[in-house]
Amino acid sequence: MSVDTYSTAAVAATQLPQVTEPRNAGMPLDLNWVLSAQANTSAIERRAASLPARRSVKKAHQAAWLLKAVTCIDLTTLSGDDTARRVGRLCAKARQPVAASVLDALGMPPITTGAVCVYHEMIAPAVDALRGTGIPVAAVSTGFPAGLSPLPLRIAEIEQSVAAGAAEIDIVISRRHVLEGNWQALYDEMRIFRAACGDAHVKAILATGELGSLRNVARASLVCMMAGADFIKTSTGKESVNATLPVTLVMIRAIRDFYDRTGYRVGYKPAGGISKAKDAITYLALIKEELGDRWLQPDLFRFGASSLLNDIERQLEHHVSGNYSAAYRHPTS
Ligand SMILES: O=C[C@H](O)COP(=O)(O)O
Repeated sequence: MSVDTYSTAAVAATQLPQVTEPRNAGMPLDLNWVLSAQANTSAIERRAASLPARRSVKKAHQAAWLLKAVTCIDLTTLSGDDTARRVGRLCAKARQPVAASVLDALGMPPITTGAVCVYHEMIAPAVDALRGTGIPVAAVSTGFPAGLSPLPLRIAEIEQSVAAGAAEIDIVISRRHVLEGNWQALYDEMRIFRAACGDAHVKAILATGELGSLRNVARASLVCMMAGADFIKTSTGKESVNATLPVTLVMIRAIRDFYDRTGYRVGYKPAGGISKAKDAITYLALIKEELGDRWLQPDLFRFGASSLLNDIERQLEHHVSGNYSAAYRHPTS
């Protein structure tokens, strides 16, 4: 892979004119397709292990890739002690994630993050703080993170979050349906959640760290897409293992497979534990190689992350000034 593929100009080429992607309408459950999905764990792990080592985005181009990453962040706070004030500060950060002086030095126009992601009770302050910006509010839902509350409550939670102004709903699937191979139940549940979302886009959180195998990840990805998921997302951030490169390979290859067979582009959101700028670049490179530039737009790719922005800001400041600032100078909220 030549370095030019990862040049600043290559990043600029990903700023395609924004076309409205037809929403994934889903399809009937195709069990033959689901059961034929396999995952060669050792090959996947080899490919994933080779990525960070051989990926060399040269210094001059790093800043452009990092700014691209910022535009794809679902800036997240999912803490029991969240308050309207904290969410207000987070939203201020989403509106201006990178200091104007840094953008000026890089010759870049203002940017925003892809979305702000919160619990239901924090939707109202987030919607208020983001009014007029075009930045969507995403809400985690359906008994996040375990997803074990009664189904009618999970459906009502989605409906209330949509009514409160969430434009994106991050639902958690029932892991037991995957672990028991009950693909029909997973499909039916996902269809119900998709319907409850109405016009809001639905991200299906697979909680891959709890699915037992990469093959299960591949199958669950397909089932959720067949049921109409707009995005598939790795993790809640609360599992003991969250986003990883092997899981990412499996999920984005399922996305590619689904696109090849149906023509629907489904988005991808790795989430949980992604906190370093260099890891963000590795993810973007993997998406570029496996899915192509179209998936490097915020309507098809997001990082679910609470602290990634801090490290990206530090790296950008270093790029511009030659000095690293203290992490405390870049509070997210
Ligand atoms: O969906 C987003 C995750 O909960 C964020 O996880 P993180 O706090 O490890 O970045």
